[in-house]
Amino acid sequence: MTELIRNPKKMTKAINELQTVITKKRHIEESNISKLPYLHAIIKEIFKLHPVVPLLLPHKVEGDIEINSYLVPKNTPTLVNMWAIGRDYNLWSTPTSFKPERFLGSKIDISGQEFDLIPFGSGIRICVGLPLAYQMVHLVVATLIEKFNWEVGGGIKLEEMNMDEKFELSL
Ligand code: HEM
Repeated sequence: MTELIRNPKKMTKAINELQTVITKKRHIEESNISKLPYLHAIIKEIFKLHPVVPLLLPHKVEGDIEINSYLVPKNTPTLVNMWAIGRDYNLWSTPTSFKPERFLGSKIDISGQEFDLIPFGSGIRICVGLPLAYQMVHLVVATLIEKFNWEVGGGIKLEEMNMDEKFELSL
């Protein structure tokens, strides 16, 4: 929500899209979600910039492997830094800017097939809650966008909002 509040034009674009499926009397339903490409793009951009599980979950290497000429011995604990991947200049243009538009018409999704964006992990241990979580995040964010008027209080200017992050796990 903070990224959208800081980017009023993108917030308006999201509201306009939502108003094609939500009215004052009708709330968003699961069946509406597939008709909201800009909302999908917003959620992907959020998972890219602010992943919920920045280092995914720890894994252990099953056998000796070589990656980029480094030997990673069997049983080495490993972490995947999704936070850094989402901000990598080799993968994304202006990676730290909030730009949902980069995902419009893009094939990149969060199903674990595209290693540029793996907020739910990948492979055999991919998040089993992915389908539920993905639907819920869209429903909740859509409702928050559409049912409230968002603004920054306390006379704080949008460009002066503190977007510093703190490493912790919230459940
Ligand atoms: C936005 C919400 C969520 C995010 C971002 C998320 C992310 C993740 C990540 C990154 C992993 C580790 C994948 C890996 O090891 O590579 C994981 C594993 C897991 N998640 Fe989620 N998760 C979410 C919601 C949920 C929900 C709603 C459930 C259950 C209903 C769930 C259940 C699990 C379980 C059981 C695992 C362990 C899977 C395994 O090790 O085989 N998650 N999740």
